[in-house]
Amino acid sequence: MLYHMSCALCMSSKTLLLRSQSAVPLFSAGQVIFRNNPPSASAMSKDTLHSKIKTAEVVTAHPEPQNGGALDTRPVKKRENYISWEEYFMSVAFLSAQRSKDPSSQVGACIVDEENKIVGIGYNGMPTGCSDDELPWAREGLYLETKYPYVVHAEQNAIMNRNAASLKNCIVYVGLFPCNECAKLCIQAGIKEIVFVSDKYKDQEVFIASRRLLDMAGIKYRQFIPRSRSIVLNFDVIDPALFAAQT
Ligand SMILES: Nc1ccn([C@H]2C[C@H](O)[C@@H](COP(=O)(O)O)O2)c(=O)n1
Repeated sequence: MLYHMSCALCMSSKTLLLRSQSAVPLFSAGQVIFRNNPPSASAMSKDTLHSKIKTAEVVTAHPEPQNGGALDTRPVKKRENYISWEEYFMSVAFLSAQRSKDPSSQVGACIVDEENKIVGIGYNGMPTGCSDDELPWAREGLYLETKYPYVVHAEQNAIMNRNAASLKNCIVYVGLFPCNECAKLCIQAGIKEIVFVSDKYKDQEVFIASRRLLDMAGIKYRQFIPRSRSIVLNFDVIDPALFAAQT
């Protein structure tokens, strides 16, 4: 069984499906599948990001011998459908976001240094030692009864969780465009670029302020355009026999 969540990760006991929009479940034993599903007309009009994604499909499985089992003397080539660095880092951010308790927006961030090494990961959540059962998760109402004054943003957690002495010239991969407070921290940390998936709050003042600060500080920001809507993590791929009894 697969759980489908918009802009989230679908998970069954064997499969994690990272996707930016619900789509047809895509997994089978022994296969790793990256796949794009053409957006429906209504989805396209609603979502400019998805309309930019090319319709493409990359499906590579362990190939069955095509020669009746005779010894295959062709040179073994390297695997070709591996994910790109950017897909990898953004997927780590999205996977991290799945730890978030925020009922409306689960945001993850992944900070990467100049050698493509991950130096910090975080997601939005309440501060350590502050109960996320007692603090509010509401979006609306009296300010002090909403989550906003309490929640630590994904970027803030990723910066605090860093395992490097400096974040100078690092890139942040994040699900949502940073707010002004996160922009300030990124600037002070020496981060050089922000790669985001959604800018859904771009007209709100804190995000306008954020762009103003980032522009002044010369920090680049750009939207991540995935080549596929979903990335499947199939726990079967490492050893199909592991789950054979369950299927
Ligand atoms: N760049 C961002 C933007 C927002 N967040 C967090 C803050 C909240 O927990 C949530 C947004 O909630 P919403 O207003 O959509 O209900 O996302 C973040 O971590 N990083």
